[in-house]
Amino acid sequence: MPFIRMLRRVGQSPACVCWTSALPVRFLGTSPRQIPADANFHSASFSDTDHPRVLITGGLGQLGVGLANLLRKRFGKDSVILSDIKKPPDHVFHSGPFIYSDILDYKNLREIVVNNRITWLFHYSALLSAIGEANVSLAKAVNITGLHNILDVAAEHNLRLFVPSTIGAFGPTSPRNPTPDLCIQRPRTIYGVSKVHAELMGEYYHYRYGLDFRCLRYPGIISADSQPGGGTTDYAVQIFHDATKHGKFECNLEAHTRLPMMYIDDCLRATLEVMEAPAESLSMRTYNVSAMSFTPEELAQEVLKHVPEFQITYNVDAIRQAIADSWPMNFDDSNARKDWGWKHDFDLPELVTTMLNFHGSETRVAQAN
Ligand SMILES: NC(=O)C1=CN([C@@H]2O[C@H](COP(=O)(O)OP(=O)(O)OC[C@H]3O[C@@H](n4cnc5c(N)ncnc54)[C@H](O)[C@@H]3O)[C@@H](O)[C@H]2O)C=CC1
Ligand SMILES: CC(=O)[C@H](N)C(=O)O
Repeated sequence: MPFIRMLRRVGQSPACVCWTSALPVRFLGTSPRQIPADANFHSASFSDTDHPRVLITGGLGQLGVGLANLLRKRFGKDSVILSDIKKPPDHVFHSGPFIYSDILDYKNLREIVVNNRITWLFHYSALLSAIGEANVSLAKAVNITGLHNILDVAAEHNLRLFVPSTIGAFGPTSPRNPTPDLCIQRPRTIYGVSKVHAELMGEYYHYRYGLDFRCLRYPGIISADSQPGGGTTDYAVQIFHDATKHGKFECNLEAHTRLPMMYIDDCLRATLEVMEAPAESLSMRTYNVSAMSFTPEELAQEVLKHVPEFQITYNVDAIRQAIADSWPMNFDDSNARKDWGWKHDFDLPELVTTMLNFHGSETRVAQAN
Protein backbone atom coordinates (compact mmCIF):
# COMPACT_ATOMS: atom_id res chain seq x y z
CA MET A 1 0.00 0.00 0.00
CA PRO A 2 1.73 3.16 -1.17
CA PHE A 3 0.44 5.43 1.57
CA ILE A 4 1.46 3.05 4.33
CA ARG A 5 5.06 3.20 3.10
CA MET A 6 4.73 6.97 2.86
CA LEU A 7 3.54 7.16 6.46
CA ARG A 8 6.45 5.04 7.59
CA ARG A 9 8.96 7.26 5.78
CA VAL A 10 7.29 10.37 7.04
CA GLY A 11 7.63 9.00 10.55
CA GLN A 12 11.47 8.92 10.37
CA SER A 13 11.88 12.03 12.43
CA PRO A 14 10.00 12.61 15.67
CA ALA A 15 9.53 16.23 14.68
CA CYS A 16 7.32 15.37 11.72
CA VAL A 17 5.28 12.37 12.92
CA CYS A 18 2.35 14.20 14.48
CA TRP A 19 1.76 16.75 11.79
CA THR A 20 1.90 14.44 8.79
CA SER A 21 0.20 11.38 10.21
CA ALA A 22 -2.79 13.60 10.93
CA LEU A 23 -3.11 14.35 7.20
CA PRO A 24 -5.92 12.71 5.25
CA VAL A 25 -4.55 9.69 3.37
CA ARG A 26 -5.40 11.16 -0.05
CA PHE A 27 -2.70 13.77 0.55
CA LEU A 28 -0.09 11.11 1.13
CA GLY A 29 -0.64 8.80 -1.83
CA THR A 30 1.41 10.73 -4.38
CA SER A 31 4.76 12.46 -4.40
CA PRO A 32 5.18 16.06 -5.57
CA ARG A 33 5.23 15.27 -9.31
CA GLN A 34 2.30 12.83 -9.05
CA ILE A 35 4.57 9.79 -9.11
CA PRO A 36 3.08 6.95 -7.03
CA ALA A 37 5.02 6.48 -3.83
CA ASP A 38 5.80 2.91 -5.03
CA ALA A 39 8.17 4.47 -7.58
CA ASN A 40 10.63 4.87 -4.72
CA PHE A 41 11.81 1.27 -5.24
CA HIS A 42 15.04 2.60 -6.78
CA SER A 43 16.61 3.37 -3.45
CA ALA A 44 14.37 1.72 -0.89
CA SER A 45 16.45 -1.42 -0.40
CA PHE A 46 19.88 0.20 0.07
CA SER A 47 21.53 1.45 3.20
CA ASP A 48 21.71 5.21 2.69
CA THR A 49 23.98 6.00 5.58
CA ASP A 50 26.53 3.18 5.46
CA HIS A 51 27.36 3.42 1.81
CA PRO A 52 25.60 6.27 0.03
CA ARG A 53 25.82 6.80 -3.71
CA VAL A 54 26.26 10.51 -4.06
CA LEU A 55 25.48 13.15 -6.68
CA ILE A 56 26.85 16.69 -6.35
CA THR A 57 25.23 19.37 -8.55
CA GLY A 58 27.09 22.56 -9.48
CA GLY A 59 30.24 20.66 -8.56
CA LEU A 60 32.75 22.74 -10.51
CA GLY A 61 32.32 25.88 -8.42
CA GLN A 62 34.38 26.97 -5.42
CA LEU A 63 33.18 24.18 -3.12
CA GLY A 64 32.16 21.14 -5.17
CA VAL A 65 35.52 19.59 -6.05
CA GLY A 66 36.68 19.77 -2.42
CA LEU A 67 33.44 18.15 -1.31
CA ALA A 68 33.86 15.36 -3.88
CA ASN A 69 37.42 14.73 -2.64
CA LEU A 70 36.24 14.49 0.97
CA LEU A 71 33.30 12.22 0.16
CA ARG A 72 35.39 10.00 -2.12
CA LYS A 73 37.89 9.46 0.70
CA ARG A 74 35.03 8.36 2.90
CA PHE A 75 32.76 6.41 0.56
CA GLY A 76 35.04 5.41 -2.33
CA LYS A 77 35.92 7.15 -5.56
CA ASP A 78 33.19 5.62 -7.70
CA SER A 79 30.42 6.32 -5.18
CA VAL A 80 30.55 10.08 -5.73
CA ILE A 81 29.48 11.68 -9.01
CA LEU A 82 30.39 15.29 -9.62
CA SER A 83 28.16 17.16 -12.07
CA ASP A 84 27.92 20.59 -13.65
CA ILE A 85 27.07 22.32 -16.93
CA LYS A 86 30.71 23.38 -17.43
CA LYS A 87 33.56 21.37 -18.92
CA PRO A 88 35.72 19.89 -16.14
CA PRO A 89 39.46 20.58 -16.09
CA ASP A 90 41.68 17.53 -16.71
CA HIS A 91 42.60 16.89 -13.08
CA VAL A 92 38.94 16.88 -12.04
CA PHE A 93 37.84 14.72 -14.96
CA HIS A 94 40.49 12.12 -14.11
CA SER A 95 39.88 12.15 -10.36
CA GLY A 96 36.51 10.36 -10.39
CA PRO A 97 33.11 10.15 -12.09
CA PHE A 98 31.93 13.37 -13.74
CA ILE A 99 28.64 13.84 -15.57
CA TYR A 100 26.82 16.70 -17.34
CA SER A 101 23.76 17.76 -15.42
CA ASP A 102 21.65 20.87 -15.89
CA ILE A 103 19.38 21.25 -12.89
CA LEU A 104 16.84 23.02 -15.06
CA ASP A 105 16.33 19.77 -17.00
CA TYR A 106 14.17 17.61 -14.78
CA LYS A 107 14.24 14.49 -16.97
CA ASN A 108 18.03 14.60 -17.14
CA LEU A 109 18.20 14.86 -13.34
CA ARG A 110 15.82 11.94 -12.88
CA GLU A 111 17.75 9.81 -15.36
CA ILE A 112 21.00 10.41 -13.50
CA VAL A 113 19.44 9.59 -10.15
CA VAL A 114 17.80 6.41 -11.44
CA ASN A 115 20.65 5.09 -13.59
CA ASN A 116 23.22 5.61 -10.85
CA ARG A 117 20.94 4.58 -7.97
CA ILE A 118 21.76 7.84 -6.18
CA THR A 119 20.87 7.94 -2.48
CA TRP A 120 22.43 11.25 -1.32
CA LEU A 121 22.28 14.52 -3.21
CA PHE A 122 24.35 17.62 -2.45
CA HIS A 123 22.82 20.52 -4.32
CA TYR A 124 25.53 23.13 -4.91
CA SER A 125 24.33 24.81 -8.14
CA ALA A 126 23.54 28.48 -7.58
CA LEU A 127 24.23 32.04 -8.63
CA LEU A 128 25.83 33.81 -5.66
CA SER A 129 24.96 37.22 -4.25
CA ALA A 130 26.82 39.72 -6.44
CA ILE A 131 26.47 37.83 -9.71
CA GLY A 132 22.81 37.16 -8.91
CA GLU A 133 22.11 40.90 -8.65
CA ALA A 134 23.74 41.32 -12.06
CA ASN A 135 21.50 38.63 -13.59
CA VAL A 136 18.25 38.37 -11.68
CA SER A 137 16.30 36.30 -14.19
CA LEU A 138 19.02 33.64 -14.43
CA ALA A 139 19.34 33.64 -10.63
CA LYS A 140 15.57 33.09 -10.35
CA ALA A 141 15.76 30.19 -12.80
CA VAL A 142 18.79 28.44 -11.29
CA ASN A 143 18.20 29.19 -7.61
CA ILE A 144 14.41 28.79 -7.52
CA THR A 145 13.19 26.70 -10.49
CA GLY A 146 16.31 24.53 -10.27
CA LEU A 147 15.70 23.99 -6.57
CA HIS A 148 12.12 22.87 -7.27
CA ASN A 149 13.46 20.19 -9.63
CA ILE A 150 15.95 19.06 -7.00
CA LEU A 151 13.31 18.83 -4.28
CA ASP A 152 10.97 16.84 -6.50
CA VAL A 153 13.57 14.37 -7.69
CA ALA A 154 14.82 13.94 -4.11
CA ALA A 155 11.31 13.37 -2.74
CA GLU A 156 10.37 10.95 -5.51
CA HIS A 157 13.48 8.83 -5.08
CA ASN A 158 13.72 9.01 -1.32
CA LEU A 159 17.10 10.77 -1.31
CA ARG A 160 18.85 12.40 1.59
CA LEU A 161 19.22 15.97 0.36
CA PHE A 162 21.72 18.63 1.40
CA VAL A 163 21.10 22.22 0.25
CA PRO A 164 23.45 24.95 1.49
CA SER A 165 21.98 28.23 2.61
CA THR A 166 24.01 31.28 3.57
CA ILE A 167 24.49 34.28 5.84
CA GLY A 168 22.88 36.02 2.83
CA ALA A 169 19.51 34.55 3.83
CA PHE A 170 19.32 37.35 6.42
CA GLY A 171 18.71 41.03 5.78
CA PRO A 172 18.88 44.49 7.30
CA THR A 173 16.01 43.84 9.71
CA SER A 174 17.58 40.64 11.08
CA PRO A 175 19.57 40.88 14.32
CA ARG A 176 23.16 41.15 13.06
CA ASN A 177 25.35 40.62 16.10
CA PRO A 178 24.77 37.81 16.75
CA THR A 179 22.28 36.34 14.27
CA PRO A 180 20.39 33.33 15.71
CA ASP A 181 18.90 30.45 13.70
CA LEU A 182 15.37 31.68 14.05
CA CYS A 183 14.74 35.39 13.53
CA ILE A 184 13.39 37.83 10.95
CA GLN A 185 14.64 36.96 7.44
CA ARG A 186 13.96 39.69 4.91
CA PRO A 187 17.01 39.61 2.60
CA ARG A 188 17.20 42.19 -0.19
CA THR A 189 19.13 40.19 -2.80
CA ILE A 190 17.64 37.63 -5.19
CA TYR A 191 20.28 35.25 -3.83
CA GLY A 192 19.05 35.72 -0.26
CA VAL A 193 15.39 35.50 -1.24
CA SER A 194 16.04 32.27 -3.16
CA LYS A 195 17.91 30.79 -0.19
CA VAL A 196 15.12 31.60 2.28
CA HIS A 197 12.79 29.98 -0.25
CA ALA A 198 15.06 26.91 -0.34
CA GLU A 199 15.10 26.66 3.46
CA LEU A 200 11.32 26.91 3.68
CA MET A 201 10.59 24.60 0.74
CA GLY A 202 13.03 21.98 2.03
CA GLU A 203 11.44 22.08 5.46
CA TYR A 204 7.97 21.94 3.88
CA TYR A 205 8.93 18.83 1.87
CA HIS A 206 10.34 17.31 5.03
CA TYR A 207 7.11 17.73 6.96
CA ARG A 208 4.79 17.11 4.00
CA TYR A 209 6.54 14.26 2.19
CA GLY A 210 9.09 13.00 4.69
CA LEU A 211 12.02 14.25 2.61
CA ASP A 212 15.29 13.92 4.55
CA PHE A 213 16.27 17.55 3.94
CA ARG A 214 19.36 18.95 5.68
CA CYS A 215 20.59 22.51 5.33
CA LEU A 216 23.47 24.55 6.73
CA ARG A 217 23.75 28.30 6.45
CA TYR A 218 27.38 28.78 5.44
CA PRO A 219 29.37 31.93 6.20
CA GLY A 220 31.71 33.27 3.48
CA ILE A 221 33.93 30.32 2.56
CA ILE A 222 37.66 30.75 2.05
CA SER A 223 39.53 28.24 -0.11
CA ALA A 224 43.07 28.09 -1.46
CA ASP A 225 42.81 25.98 -4.60
CA SER A 226 39.44 27.09 -6.01
CA GLN A 227 38.10 30.46 -7.12
CA PRO A 228 34.96 32.07 -5.67
CA GLY A 229 31.97 32.36 -8.00
CA GLY A 230 30.82 36.00 -7.69
CA GLY A 231 29.92 36.65 -4.07
CA THR A 232 30.20 39.50 -1.60
CA THR A 233 32.77 37.67 0.52
CA ASP A 234 35.10 36.96 -2.45
CA TYR A 235 37.60 39.59 -1.25
CA ALA A 236 38.65 37.29 1.59
CA VAL A 237 39.85 34.72 -0.95
CA GLN A 238 41.41 37.14 -3.45
CA ILE A 239 43.48 38.92 -0.79
CA PHE A 240 45.72 35.84 -0.40
CA HIS A 241 46.40 35.51 -4.14
CA ASP A 242 47.32 39.20 -4.37
CA ALA A 243 49.33 39.32 -1.14
CA THR A 244 51.61 36.48 -2.27
CA LYS A 245 51.84 37.54 -5.93
CA HIS A 246 51.96 41.34 -5.67
CA GLY A 247 52.34 42.21 -1.99
CA LYS A 248 49.26 44.43 -2.18
CA PHE A 249 45.49 44.15 -2.48
CA GLU A 250 42.65 46.48 -3.47
CA CYS A 251 39.59 45.61 -1.37
CA ASN A 252 36.04 46.18 -2.66
CA LEU A 253 34.50 46.36 0.83
CA GLU A 254 35.05 49.03 3.48
CA ALA A 255 37.76 48.41 6.09
CA HIS A 256 35.30 47.93 8.97
CA THR A 257 32.85 45.54 7.28
CA ARG A 258 32.51 42.58 9.63
CA LEU A 259 31.28 39.28 8.19
CA PRO A 260 31.26 35.65 9.37
CA MET A 261 33.80 33.49 7.49
CA MET A 262 34.98 29.86 7.46
CA TYR A 263 37.87 27.90 6.01
CA ILE A 264 36.73 25.38 3.39
CA ASP A 265 37.92 22.31 5.32
CA ASP A 266 35.63 23.25 8.22
CA CYS A 267 32.75 23.94 5.83
CA LEU A 268 33.02 20.58 4.06
CA ARG A 269 33.47 18.67 7.31
CA ALA A 270 30.36 20.37 8.75
CA THR A 271 28.47 19.33 5.62
CA LEU A 272 29.47 15.69 5.94
CA GLU A 273 28.82 15.71 9.70
CA VAL A 274 25.28 17.04 9.40
CA MET A 275 24.55 14.51 6.63
CA GLU A 276 25.78 11.67 8.86
CA ALA A 277 24.04 12.91 12.00
CA PRO A 278 21.27 10.60 13.24
CA ALA A 279 17.89 12.09 12.32
CA GLU A 280 16.83 12.10 15.98
CA SER A 281 19.71 14.45 16.89
CA LEU A 282 18.43 17.14 14.51
CA SER A 283 16.00 19.40 16.33
CA MET A 284 15.89 21.58 13.22
CA ARG A 285 16.51 21.07 9.52
CA THR A 286 18.35 24.36 8.86
CA TYR A 287 21.33 25.33 11.04
CA ASN A 288 23.71 28.28 11.20
CA VAL A 289 27.36 27.17 11.24
CA SER A 290 30.14 29.53 12.17
CA ALA A 291 33.89 29.67 12.73
CA MET A 292 35.25 33.24 12.82
CA SER A 293 34.25 36.76 12.00
CA PHE A 294 36.53 39.56 10.82
CA THR A 295 36.81 42.83 8.89
CA PRO A 296 39.10 43.46 5.88
CA GLU A 297 41.31 45.56 8.16
CA GLU A 298 41.67 42.76 10.71
CA LEU A 299 42.41 40.26 7.95
CA ALA A 300 45.04 42.60 6.49
CA GLN A 301 46.68 42.98 9.93
CA GLU A 302 46.98 39.20 10.19
CA VAL A 303 48.42 38.96 6.66
CA LEU A 304 50.95 41.69 7.57
CA LYS A 305 52.39 39.43 10.29
CA HIS A 306 53.58 37.09 7.50
CA VAL A 307 54.08 39.51 4.57
CA PRO A 308 55.63 42.64 6.16
CA GLU A 309 55.54 44.68 2.91
CA PHE A 310 51.81 43.95 2.39
CA GLN A 311 49.58 46.94 1.62
CA ILE A 312 45.80 47.09 1.44
CA THR A 313 43.86 49.89 -0.30
CA TYR A 314 40.10 50.33 -0.65
CA ASN A 315 38.00 50.87 -3.77
CA VAL A 316 34.50 50.14 -2.53
CA ASP A 317 31.92 48.46 -4.78
CA ALA A 318 28.60 50.06 -3.78
CA ILE A 319 26.49 47.00 -4.57
CA ARG A 320 28.66 44.57 -2.63
CA GLN A 321 28.97 47.03 0.26
CA ALA A 322 25.17 47.43 0.51
CA ILE A 323 24.80 43.65 0.54
CA ALA A 324 27.49 43.19 3.20
CA ASP A 325 25.95 45.91 5.37
CA SER A 326 22.70 43.95 5.47
CA TRP A 327 24.29 40.62 6.43
CA PRO A 328 25.12 39.15 9.86
CA MET A 329 28.30 40.32 11.56
CA ASN A 330 28.47 37.32 13.88
CA PHE A 331 26.62 34.06 13.49
CA ASP A 332 25.12 32.21 16.46
CA ASP A 333 25.60 28.50 15.73
CA SER A 334 24.95 27.20 19.25
CA ASN A 335 22.18 24.84 18.04
CA ALA A 336 24.55 23.08 15.61
CA ARG A 337 27.13 22.74 18.39
CA LYS A 338 24.52 21.37 20.81
CA ASP A 339 22.57 19.05 18.48
CA TRP A 340 25.21 17.33 16.37
CA GLY A 341 28.49 18.42 17.95
CA TRP A 342 29.65 21.04 15.43
CA LYS A 343 33.10 22.45 16.26
CA HIS A 344 35.31 24.48 13.94
CA ASP A 345 39.08 23.92 13.70
CA PHE A 346 40.24 27.11 11.94
CA ASP A 347 40.30 30.57 13.54
CA LEU A 348 41.78 33.63 11.83
CA PRO A 349 45.49 32.92 12.57
CA GLU A 350 45.31 29.30 11.34
CA LEU A 351 43.32 30.39 8.29
CA VAL A 352 45.90 33.01 7.29
CA THR A 353 48.88 30.71 7.86
CA THR A 354 47.27 27.93 5.81
CA MET A 355 46.25 30.19 2.93
CA LEU A 356 49.62 31.94 2.74
CA ASN A 357 51.52 28.65 2.90
CA PHE A 358 49.46 27.33 -0.01
CA HIS A 359 49.83 30.42 -2.19
CA GLY A 360 53.45 31.02 -1.16
CA SER A 361 54.46 27.52 -2.21
CA GLU A 362 52.52 27.88 -5.48
CA THR A 363 54.29 31.17 -6.23
CA ARG A 364 57.68 29.63 -5.44
CA VAL A 365 56.94 26.68 -7.75
CA ALA A 366 55.87 29.08 -10.53
CA GLN A 367 59.03 31.18 -10.09
CA ALA A 368 61.25 28.11 -10.18
CA ASN A 369 59.76 26.93 -13.52
N1 LIG B 1 31.23 29.94 -1.52
C1 LIG B 1 30.65 30.51 -0.47
O1 LIG B 1 31.24 31.38 0.20
C2 LIG B 1 29.29 30.09 -0.07
C3 LIG B 1 28.55 29.20 -0.83
N2 LIG B 1 27.28 28.85 -0.43
C4 LIG B 1 26.50 27.95 -1.25
O2 LIG B 1 27.23 26.78 -1.55
C5 LIG B 1 26.92 26.33 -2.87
C6 LIG B 1 28.20 26.17 -3.66
O3 LIG B 1 28.84 27.42 -3.68
P1 LIG B 1 30.07 27.73 -4.64
O4 LIG B 1 30.75 26.49 -5.02
O5 LIG B 1 30.82 28.82 -4.00
O6 LIG B 1 29.29 28.34 -5.91
P2 LIG B 1 29.91 28.69 -7.35
O7 LIG B 1 29.20 29.88 -7.86
O8 LIG B 1 31.39 28.71 -7.29
O9 LIG B 1 29.49 27.41 -8.21
C7 LIG B 1 28.16 27.18 -8.59
C8 LIG B 1 28.15 26.18 -9.72
O10 LIG B 1 26.78 26.03 -10.16
C9 LIG B 1 26.84 25.74 -11.54
N3 LIG B 1 25.56 25.98 -12.22
C10 LIG B 1 25.03 27.15 -12.64
N4 LIG B 1 23.88 26.93 -13.32
C11 LIG B 1 23.68 25.59 -13.30
C12 LIG B 1 22.68 24.75 -13.85
N5 LIG B 1 21.65 25.24 -14.56
N6 LIG B 1 22.78 23.42 -13.65
C13 LIG B 1 23.83 22.90 -12.95
N7 LIG B 1 24.81 23.65 -12.43
C14 LIG B 1 24.73 24.98 -12.61
C15 LIG B 1 27.94 26.65 -12.08
O11 LIG B 1 28.43 26.19 -13.33
C16 LIG B 1 28.96 26.61 -10.95
O12 LIG B 1 29.98 25.68 -11.22
C17 LIG B 1 25.95 27.37 -3.45
O13 LIG B 1 24.64 26.89 -3.33
C18 LIG B 1 26.15 28.57 -2.58
O14 LIG B 1 25.00 29.35 -2.48
C19 LIG B 1 26.70 29.38 0.68
C20 LIG B 1 27.37 30.28 1.44
C21 LIG B 1 28.74 30.65 1.17
C1 LIG C 1 28.28 34.19 1.72
C2 LIG C 1 27.83 33.69 0.41
O1 LIG C 1 26.78 33.12 0.33
C3 LIG C 1 28.65 33.93 -0.80
N1 LIG C 1 30.04 33.76 -0.55
C4 LIG C 1 28.40 35.33 -1.30
O2 LIG C 1 29.15 36.22 -0.87
O3 LIG C 1 27.44 35.52 -2.08
